[in-house]
Amino acid sequence: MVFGKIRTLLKAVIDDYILQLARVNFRETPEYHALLVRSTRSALSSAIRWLWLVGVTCSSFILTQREILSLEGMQSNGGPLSEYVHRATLFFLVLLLVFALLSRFHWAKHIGALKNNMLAAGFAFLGCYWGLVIFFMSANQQIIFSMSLYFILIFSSLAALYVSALCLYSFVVPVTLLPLIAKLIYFPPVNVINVLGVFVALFLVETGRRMLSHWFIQAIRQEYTNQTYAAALDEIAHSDPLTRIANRRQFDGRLNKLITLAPLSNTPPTVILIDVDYFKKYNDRYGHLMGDECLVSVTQALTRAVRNAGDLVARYGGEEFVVVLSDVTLERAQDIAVRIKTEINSLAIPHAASDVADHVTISQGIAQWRPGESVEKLLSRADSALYRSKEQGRNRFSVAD
Ligand SMILES: Nc1nc2c(ncn2[C@@H]2O[C@H](COP(=O)(O)OP(=O)(O)OP(=O)(O)O)[C@@H](O)[C@H]2O)c(=O)[nH]1
Repeated sequence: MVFGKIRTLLKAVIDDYILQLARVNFRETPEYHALLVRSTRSALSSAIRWLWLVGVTCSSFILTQREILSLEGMQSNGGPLSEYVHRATLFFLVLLLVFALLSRFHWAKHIGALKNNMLAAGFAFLGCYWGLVIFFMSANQQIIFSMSLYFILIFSSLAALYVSALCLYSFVVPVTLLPLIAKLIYFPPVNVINVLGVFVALFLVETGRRMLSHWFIQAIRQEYTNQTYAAALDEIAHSDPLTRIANRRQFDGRLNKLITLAPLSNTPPTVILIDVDYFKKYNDRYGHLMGDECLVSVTQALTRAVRNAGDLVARYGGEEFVVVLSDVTLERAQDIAVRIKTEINSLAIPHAASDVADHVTISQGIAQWRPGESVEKLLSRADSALYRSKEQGRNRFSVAD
């Protein structure tokens, strides 16, 4: 009854106080889970480095305390058991140092990438080793050392492994139970204070793990939210709100990049400037909303006609579009211009006010970059070619001189 109430009270403290922030309205998507898994892996890799340091420090401490005691002329509570601990610790320390020297910590990354149950098995093995060391030390009456070592180990493992309850308890359980069981078998009875101390430690480990993993999850959620916002802002900054294709900014960026890389490529970048014929008349005749719909349909036709992943269709402004072709000859660019014209004509969007046809048509100007040419010059040549198409009767393309 009393225990039940205490349990309920403790649960309320943990759930409502420590975990209250977890109750935020958050939608867990597959991308969020992927980020969580990646972050957990990277946290475990860092944890392994930290546990390596704990292992080296504790082993050095065990070895030095014996030396200091003998230097001061005091006897450590020796005997064969102490000798076993000394040798095992020396062996363990050498192993840790060799590991680090051989691979300069790259092993931590590889170990961190192992499956969770493999990692847990490794930590269980480590837990058994330290459990035995603690048992041998306490059997040698080094009670203070063994208890200190026990607390250092479980709280270090908490700080390192809180991201994975499985890994944490694979270490904490053997490190806790092994000395108690061994003591019960070889030197009964077990001291009640020891058992109580272990319970206190385990209680703190579990509450600490919940609190830390809560903050870890919160940090990952925050990171995911930031990434989502950043991607949304990037989308807004680089795309046209009406047609959803690249805007002028993205086009400028892509063209500049292609021109910078042009000396490394066999074929320089080519631009096709596209203008919807008599679009002012279209708007006047059918209204601005229909004009918007027309632009969206033209965009879809353009993206159907331009198929290479490296190419870009962008809204240049108003009823003007631009296509950047990254790796094509001038002849191939003209084939693509024919394809664009065919796609637009096959839309057959009625345009009763046009002087060219009974449907919406486009005019195009093609220009291929020349070594040393600026972006402005390239676009001005494409614009002149487009102007020529307009002059020669529209619904056609011209190639810049
Ligand atoms: N509906 C709509 N109209 C737009 C948009 N952006 C620009 N326009 C219109 O497009 C028209 C462009 O007109 P002009 O530059 O005279 O060109 P044009 O009528 O196509 O004539 P030519 O290019 O010589 O064939 C203007 O009436 C603009 O208002 C838009 O986002 N939506």
